[in-house]
Amino acid sequence: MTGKKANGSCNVAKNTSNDSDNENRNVYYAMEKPTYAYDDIKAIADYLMERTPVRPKIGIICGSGLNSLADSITNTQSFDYENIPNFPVSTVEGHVGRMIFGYLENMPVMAMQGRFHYYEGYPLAKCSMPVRVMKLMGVQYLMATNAAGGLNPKYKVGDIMIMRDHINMMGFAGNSPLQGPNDPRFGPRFPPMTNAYNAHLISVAHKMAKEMGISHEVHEGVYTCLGGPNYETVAELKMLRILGVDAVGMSTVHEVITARHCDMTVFAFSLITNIGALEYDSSEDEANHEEVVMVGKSRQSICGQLMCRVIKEIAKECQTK
Ligand SMILES: O=P(O)(O)O[C@@H]1C[C@H](O)[C@@H](CO)O1
Ligand SMILES: Nc1nc2[nH]cnc2c(=O)[nH]1
Repeated sequence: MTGKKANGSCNVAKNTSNDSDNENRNVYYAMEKPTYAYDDIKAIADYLMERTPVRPKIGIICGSGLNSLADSITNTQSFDYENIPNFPVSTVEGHVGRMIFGYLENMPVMAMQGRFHYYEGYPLAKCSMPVRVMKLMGVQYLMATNAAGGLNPKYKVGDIMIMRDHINMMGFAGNSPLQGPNDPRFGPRFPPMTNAYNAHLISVAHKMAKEMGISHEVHEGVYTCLGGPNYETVAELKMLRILGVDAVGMSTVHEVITARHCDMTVFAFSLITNIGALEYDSSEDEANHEEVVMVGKSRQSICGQLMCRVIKEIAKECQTK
């Protein structure tokens, strides 16, 4: 693999592929927004596998202010995104920009401390490309978290919403991480999304929340991702609420679509960092990123504990299989 270009853009990997790969590659690079071909992603996975003995089964993505979810990982190796060839870089405050390998509850894991967002200028396929790196490294479970604005009137700042489903608003506008030629080595052209979020892991999370005594602040709901970076108008939030959205953010949906496309089991939750103002004279403060990161930091211990307990259950279940 050749070295990194500015802004994480893709270099063409050494040509070891067959004719149909080359045809695909030509289409990829002819696209207005170039994305990553299979070999480019494989090269990133190989680069990491040559440098860590960990063969992760679980991939974790830490949301805004939630970097310390990865702090409990033991026997770690970490890689700054800027040192991974052809990897994008994190540009958002509250996203460290580091990939960590190690063990959580005896499970081999890899964790992203920082993700990529559409508003940073990355196409959706690039935002979710690390999920495919995870897949090629052996990851079977994607555990994603995010910071989100609460729309369900029952939600309070600091609550957790386990994602039951999502509404892919960006997909309604014709924007998908799976746009462009489909590579069947990752998954089918038309993947279903009926059971995007694993029902068993959702029930495990509720059970864990009960054991932790936090059930009253843990909900289950529907998330949507908008492009950002601006927060929503009152009219937009009212519309989202009518559509059945419980929490709104700027990430995760494209990661989940990419993960389900390649048949990963998905568990995700949102930390409610602010309440969406549904009236112009609302007493709620206007949304701002400082508050989002601050609430993330103040709740990261609870979020981390919930995540660890769900992973512990997965570890137990893997042992008995
Ligand atoms: O990466 P996540 O989805 O946790 O971050 C949310 C969405 C924006 O990046 C940011 C807005 O404050 O928080
Ligand atoms: N779109 C959006 N993203 C968020 N991330 C954290 N809070 C919010 C919010 O209110 N809206």
